[in-house]
Amino acid sequence: MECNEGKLLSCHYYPECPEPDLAIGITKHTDNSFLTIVAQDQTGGLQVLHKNQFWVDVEHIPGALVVNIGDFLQLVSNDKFKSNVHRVLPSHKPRVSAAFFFGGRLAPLATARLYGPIKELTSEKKSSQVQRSSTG
Ligand SMILES: O=C(O)CCC(=O)C(=O)O
Ligand SMILES: [Fe+2]
Repeated sequence: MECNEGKLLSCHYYPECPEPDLAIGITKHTDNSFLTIVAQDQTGGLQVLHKNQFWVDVEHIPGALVVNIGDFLQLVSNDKFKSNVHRVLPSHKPRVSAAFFFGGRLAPLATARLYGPIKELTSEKKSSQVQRSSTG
């Protein structure tokens, strides 16, 4: 389903910030990928929103990579896997990270494909809910 055809490596450099309390590194967002793999240095600052209530630090573990579920996986899994909201806080120390996005094929709008939940991952209960809501 072309979920690894659009690949993008995004390398981030966050300069040291004299007043981290007054700034933001990357504002809260979800990734529009299928999966994102992130390598971060030991500075810290990456946070994930837990239960839509509070931010949890994603600590640096030497040799470990962070894997984020993206919007595309949420869509095709019919919400079984949730795209996580995350952000990056600035720090007094500079920070480096590399995010590798796996997404669908990049195509001009006219030739772009429409995607929806994979039938095999759609439970009967859930599809009947969808049916009910679509018929009002
Ligand atoms: O710098 C990070 O750790 C995360 C970057 C990020 O969330 C993104 O590029 O979408
Ligand atoms: Fe992100």
